[in-house]
Amino acid sequence: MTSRPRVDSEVGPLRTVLLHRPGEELKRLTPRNNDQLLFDSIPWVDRAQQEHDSFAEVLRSRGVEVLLLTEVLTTALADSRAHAAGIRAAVDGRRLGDNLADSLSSHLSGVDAATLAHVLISGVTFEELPAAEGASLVRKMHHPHDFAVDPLPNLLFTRDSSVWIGDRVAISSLAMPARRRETALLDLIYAYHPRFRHAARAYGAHSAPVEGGDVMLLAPGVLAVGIGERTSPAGAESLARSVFADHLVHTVLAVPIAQARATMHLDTVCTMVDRDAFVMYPLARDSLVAYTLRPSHDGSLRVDGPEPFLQAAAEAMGVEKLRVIDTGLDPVTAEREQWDDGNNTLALAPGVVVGYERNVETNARLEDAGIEVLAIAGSELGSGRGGPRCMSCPVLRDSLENP
Ligand SMILES: NC(=O)NCCC[C@H](N)C(=O)O
Repeated sequence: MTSRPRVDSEVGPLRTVLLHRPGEELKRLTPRNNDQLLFDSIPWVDRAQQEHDSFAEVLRSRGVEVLLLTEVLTTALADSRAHAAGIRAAVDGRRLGDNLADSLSSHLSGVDAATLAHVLISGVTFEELPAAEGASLVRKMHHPHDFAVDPLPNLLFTRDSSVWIGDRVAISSLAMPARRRETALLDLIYAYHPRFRHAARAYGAHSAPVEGGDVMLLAPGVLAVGIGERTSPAGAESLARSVFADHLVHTVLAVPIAQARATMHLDTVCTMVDRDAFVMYPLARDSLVAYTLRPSHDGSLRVDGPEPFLQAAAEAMGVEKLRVIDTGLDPVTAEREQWDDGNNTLALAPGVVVGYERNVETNARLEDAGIEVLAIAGSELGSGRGGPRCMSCPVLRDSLENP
């Protein structure tokens, strides 16, 4: 029997994870659209798939069950209600006009679950639309390569679109237009896949922006939420209210981060590598602060701080002192490796992480500090600016409290 999903820390032994093997959607990226679609260059897709297969294999070799998003989405879409909802979420009458929207919807309602999953992920260009009766101004005026349904190349970063907090799943409220439709797919998976059908929800996709890369379960009961380019103060506050109301955590640390592409999420500047240790961008070490949010007895929020992040985190976690492993000695190496996701590790257990092999200095420093680094290739995967933590959504971790 499979265990119910549950995650209450960053480093508890990882049992089940949701990944997305990149596919045709990456082939939609061109020099004209890559900025808008949030990629920094055009990935070599076959190599990206090989790198991703190796990543998944490393996880499996350590006993982690890997769920692949396309497969779980296809299973969910076998339910006719999910099938219909998936079409509704993808076909936008404001973009296509009523006639084209109707003909695309009716075409998609006749395709099988696997084909629909492919369409929902890879998108549809105007030239790929099924032939329809009569003239369409919309079809005539769009370039054949324009998207009638946008592709979702950032689905690769499953960390951001949903996050498990305790036994509840929060579907993120994604900030960037290029990613918003991802949540519709996650919503279908968690509502209709037999494995998740009974999962209770935390937060909600229609609330203020919160992205999973900003959400870190530092320890059971302690959540850190980065606030920057993607997660807004209102998002952090409403996530805090939601998790307090559900008694999922006792403390939320709201952590401001620079509003820049290089630091789009909290997990771009630090991730946990052990129960009491972070790998951290050196500039963040002394500058990160945190506001501490706790529930008051009257149901309102108490907000204290700001104080240094490491101090606030140690106190909330009940740890005397947190260990910090810098990413690189000199500022230039540190900056280069931060950009290449050196700080973005995925913990498989306390003291065991997956990291990109290219971050040589960072990985050496982690090893020196006694952390086992399972190095993976990511030259192509990294073109979307995300590392192993970004590319993984833990669904089940063993509790740290009862090893
Ligand atoms: N947690 C993360 O830092 N995720 C990386 C997301 C990269 C993606 N291209 C984005 O810009 O949203």
